[in-house]
Amino acid sequence: MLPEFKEIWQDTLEWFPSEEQQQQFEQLYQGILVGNRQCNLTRIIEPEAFWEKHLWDSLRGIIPLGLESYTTASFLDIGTGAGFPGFPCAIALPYTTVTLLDSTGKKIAYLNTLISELQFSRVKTLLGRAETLGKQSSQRNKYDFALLRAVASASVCAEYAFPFLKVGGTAVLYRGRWTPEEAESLNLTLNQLGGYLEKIETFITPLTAGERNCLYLKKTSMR
Ligand SMILES: C[S@@+](CC[C@H](N)C(=O)[O-])C[C@H]1O[C@@H](n2cnc3c(N)ncnc32)[C@H](O)[C@@H]1O
Repeated sequence: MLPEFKEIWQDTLEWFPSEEQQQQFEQLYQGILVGNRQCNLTRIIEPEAFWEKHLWDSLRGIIPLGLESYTTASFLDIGTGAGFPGFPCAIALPYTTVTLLDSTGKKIAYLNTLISELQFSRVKTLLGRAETLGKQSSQRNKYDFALLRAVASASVCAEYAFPFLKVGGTAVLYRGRWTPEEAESLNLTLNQLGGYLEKIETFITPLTAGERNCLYLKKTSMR
């Protein structure tokens, strides 16, 4: 699946997966195809769409974090669905720990199967609703980064993410179009939560030219 996209990976991500990582992406893809026959994991299963919307998009969102490949940071993917953006991040950053959180039991059950098949001991799962799990003391102030794609409005995503983050941690919100109205509501929420919008990265997806906006929210205090 990957070789024909080599130039795009290099031009747009300034990164290219090793042989081992390419194999892991391929195993992830095959595993998701199998999982889709058992439960409704994702509608994005055509190879090109999978590559662009699941792999490329997941990775494009973490590039502005400026992480070194050997980072040991902890990631929480809230509302992970079929494992995105968390799974590709775990493959690209091989020393991180990544927790995939979702409220749907069937999805988490299949992700557990996939994790053991791919022997990804650094990837864990959490079953439950973000707003409930975020109140548990074992989960609070724990993660360096939270990733949220296609889960809820930006303000609600911030409310979900902040309890889990360490002070100084960052929530990455993967969004499509971004409007001034959303920005206003998000800023009000961030004032209450103890954080701020550090930056917005706008980019165009390489195959279908879709607009993406990734928001980087910094947690500055424990509330
Ligand atoms: C549209 S899917 C997006 C999946 C994935 N992030 C992606 O972009 O492909 C939304 C997922 O979020 C989960 N979800 C929605 N609200 C949630 C909540 N409050 N807590 C945990 N998971 C939630 C749903 O079960 C679903 O799997």
